[in-house]
Amino acid sequence: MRLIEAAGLSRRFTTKHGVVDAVRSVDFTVDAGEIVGFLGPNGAGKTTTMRMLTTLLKPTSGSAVVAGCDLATDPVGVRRRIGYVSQGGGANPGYIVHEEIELQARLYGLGRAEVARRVDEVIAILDLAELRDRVVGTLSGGQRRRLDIALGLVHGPELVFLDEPSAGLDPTSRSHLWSYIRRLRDEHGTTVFLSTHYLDEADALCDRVLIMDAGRIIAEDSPETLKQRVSDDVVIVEISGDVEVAGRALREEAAVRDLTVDGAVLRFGTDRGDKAVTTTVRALDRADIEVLSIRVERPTLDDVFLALTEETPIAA
Ligand SMILES: Nc1ncnc2c1ncn2[C@@H]1O[C@H](COP(=O)(O)OP(=O)(O)OP(=O)(O)O)[C@@H](O)[C@H]1O
Repeated sequence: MRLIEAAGLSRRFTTKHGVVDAVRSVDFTVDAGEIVGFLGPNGAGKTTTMRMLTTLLKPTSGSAVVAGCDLATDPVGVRRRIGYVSQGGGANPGYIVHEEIELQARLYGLGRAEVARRVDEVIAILDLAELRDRVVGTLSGGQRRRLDIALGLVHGPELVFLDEPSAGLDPTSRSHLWSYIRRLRDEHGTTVFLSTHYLDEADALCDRVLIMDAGRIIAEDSPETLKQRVSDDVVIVEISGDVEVAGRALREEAAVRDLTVDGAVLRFGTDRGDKAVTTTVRALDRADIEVLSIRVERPTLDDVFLALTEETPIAA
């Protein structure tokens, strides 16, 4: 089932300095149960797209169906079915944690019993039980982010938009947050659409990423496929023995590309570095060459991002 279906979605801003085409005819879909990451340099149009999909901003043209409701004709239906956690979050620093969540639930028009049930549920999902009676303003950054997400989930949305969920968090809090987001999807079936500047976050968390640049989606695939598309795995092997002999033995292997030699270190590209380790060791063994060390360098999502976006001027 499709939870987002955007077609030709565009947004133009007209300012006194001129016209900015922030989002230019974007088409994409998100299926139920996916965690999809939205990446792109500053000013690419991610926030503008998210704001349109969450009904906070009207598209200039194009259309989208979000959680089964048409953005243009049923924005109230969209709002009821989605959660949106903005970058700053919306929690009131002077409130007690559980009161803030209850208030949010009441704002969605839930009845008394439903409010109590949902508050307990989101407190459990985001591990907030120990913080239940704390004043919001005293929470740490990571705890506060968990509360922000709880507020976005209290009405039980099937789709949640998270705008840079782990911005400003330390590595431990980020990795904890990732496990909460995974749990949301794995145990509660919530579909997650998140924007992030952390490529390791997209890699660790997302089934699929959309890369946006200058208002357009320039790539869309699983992190794994994008990495394979942008560059080979690189195998680096250090040997003891004759490098000429070693080089010849490796060149005979079909999967070895662009072999270079530097002292006793040979380096080559290949599709599947993990498989190449065994074939390399075997080939060198047959040639009576001792392998001192072997490692594989895999392209990262940073390599993908830079390769795809560096040629476009950043409109920050
Ligand atoms: N209200 C507005 N009025 C005029 N221009 C705007 C407005 N909102 C956004 N823009 C412009 O639209 C472009 C896209 O901005 P947007 O905030 O969507 O990018 P982004 O990808 O979310 O960037 P970041 O990663 O920095 O948050 C930018 O050039 C920005 O200056």
